[in-house]
Amino acid sequence: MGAALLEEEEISVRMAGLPAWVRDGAQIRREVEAASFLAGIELVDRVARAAEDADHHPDIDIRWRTVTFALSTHSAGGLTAKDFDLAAVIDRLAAQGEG
Ligand SMILES: C[C@H](O)[C@H](O)[C@H]1CNC2=NC(N)=NC(=O)C2=N1
Repeated sequence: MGAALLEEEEISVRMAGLPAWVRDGAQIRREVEAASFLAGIELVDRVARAAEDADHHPDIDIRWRTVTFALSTHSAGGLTAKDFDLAAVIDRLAAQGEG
């Protein structure tokens, strides 16, 4: 059984807990500016491993040292808890790469 689509109110509550993310219809999105191109690639590598563990995979756009992650549950046709859970993991990994 797949993850259930979240109600709008639940999405609002979860967005409030993820200030780096923006809502874009059926997906949520966050940009990370890494210290360098290679630091961005290393972040993508860590996120890829977390995504495999979760069996949930972000769309990833890499432009020099700006990496954009977008999350949506394609099988459900919108946002589910899986998206917000992985967003929190991405935030943690992005913060590890800072400073
Ligand atoms: C079978 C497997 O669980 C599905 O194909 C998963 C894999 N990763 C996925 N990732 C995302 N973002 N959405 C999905 O619906 C999805 N489905």
